[in-house]
Amino acid sequence: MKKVLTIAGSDSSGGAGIQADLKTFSAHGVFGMSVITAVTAQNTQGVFAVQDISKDIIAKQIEVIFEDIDVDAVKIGMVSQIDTINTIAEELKKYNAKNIVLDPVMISKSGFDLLRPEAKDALIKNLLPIATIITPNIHEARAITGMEIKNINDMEMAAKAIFEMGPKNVLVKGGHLEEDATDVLFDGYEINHFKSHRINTKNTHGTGCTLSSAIASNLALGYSIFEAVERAKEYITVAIEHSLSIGKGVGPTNHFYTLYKKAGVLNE
Ligand SMILES: Nc1ncnc2c1ncn2[C@@H]1O[C@H](COP(=O)(O)OP(=O)(O)OP(=O)(O)O)[C@@H](O)[C@H]1O
Ligand SMILES: Cc1ncc(CO)c(N)n1
Repeated sequence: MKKVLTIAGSDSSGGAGIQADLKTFSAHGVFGMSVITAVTAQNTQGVFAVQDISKDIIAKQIEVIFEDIDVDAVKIGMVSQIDTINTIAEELKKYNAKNIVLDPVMISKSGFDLLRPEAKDALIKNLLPIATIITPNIHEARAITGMEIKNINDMEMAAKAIFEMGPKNVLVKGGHLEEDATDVLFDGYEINHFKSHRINTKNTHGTGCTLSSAIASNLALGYSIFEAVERAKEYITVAIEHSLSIGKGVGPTNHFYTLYKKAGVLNE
């Protein structure tokens, strides 16, 4: 069985972060492992508090996993602070980790700083260059490049500018634009678009976490970058189409639809 590691924050409400990642891994038939970087007190209405985990225990979690288990892909989500970022970069380099999917989580949908603003430069300097693919949304792409992003053409320009910072592939996600939900991939040679219709729902908690974990799962399974993104886009679209009205706010994506539909035991 392929083995995929998520290095990310915990979302107590189960819709984003580590919890979304592990659900996505299971739905892809890969074995999920986790290194927790921060614990958030969060629900569908927002993030209310964060406690960062110390860099020493983050380093130790990574070490014991890589010393024991062959890791086929790594997804990096919420990394919170400078020490955490530098530790993760050092450890992943030490173990020559492959198929690294970096979701540069910065601000939650409710406006909470999940990445300390002063840590942005460390993320750009130390994590971008080791990423097989980075998956910024429009706001993150703007924060990384300083460019205004209002349309697909701007997304393409931003993808090319981020590519120059070192990742092997860049996927700028269009979930926050108003037209169709189109994501733009640049692999250093060509641009590809992955388009779906915009689904009219408020329940989009954890969409970014789900997409990046699906990409990591597909890379672990041996798909090319193009195929991994294509399949992940199909997965997230179904997961949003059947998203769940749980809680009073922004409900989570649905991982069970694809999983149980495949097994023929769908129970909605
Ligand atoms: N309403 C929607 N309809 C269809 N697809 C969507 C919609 N919203 C987001 N997506 C898709 O979901 C994926 C995640 O994109 P998005 O831009 O929402 O990420 P994100 O902002 O990083 O998510 P998060 O808020 O979880 O961090 C992309 O493939 C995007 O195109
Ligand atoms: C822990 C965590 N990671 C990422 C996100 C972004 O969706 C979130 N809301 N919470």
